[in-house]
Amino acid sequence: MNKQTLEELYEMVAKRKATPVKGSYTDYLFTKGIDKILKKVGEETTEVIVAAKNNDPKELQYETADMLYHLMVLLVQQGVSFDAIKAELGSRVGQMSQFKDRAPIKKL
Ligand SMILES: N=c1c2ncn([C@@H]3O[C@H](COP(=O)(O)OP(=O)(O)OP(=O)(O)O)[C@@H](O)[C@H]3O)c2ncn1[C@@H]1O[C@H](COP(=O)(O)O)[C@@H](O)[C@H]1O
Repeated sequence: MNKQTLEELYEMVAKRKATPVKGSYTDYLFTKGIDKILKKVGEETTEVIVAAKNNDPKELQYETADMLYHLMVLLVQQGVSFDAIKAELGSRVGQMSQFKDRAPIKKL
């Protein structure tokens, strides 16, 4: 079975942005621009919620993959690197152990 990490997916999308492949879905999204990408992120996120509410693990798996793909397109379109996301997540490691009294995560 083929498995792909989120980082590999991000890199693939970034490659499509740097070297557009005419007729590809990723190029279609970049060509349409930010409003289309945001609409897709919103739609796919809603579909994740619906799948969870339906208690349908297969549907949830499928819709989560769709949502993550569109999120990677958004990050690339906005110029946010995958490394920046990893750094943000890394900065939070260990911060959550005391939920009640913890300091809020700092915004940028
Ligand atoms: N992971 C994905 C991926 N997940 C979802 N999708 C596309 O996301 C779309 C979601 O389906 P929808 O019905 O919501 O959308 P639609 O009706 O096709 O399109 P809209 O008119 O709504 O924009 C489908 O067209 C899927 O093909 C993806 N398209 C591409 N990838 C990855 O990107 C790679 C390159 O893709 P291309 O850029 O298309 O060559 C692929 O090999 C995959 O690894």
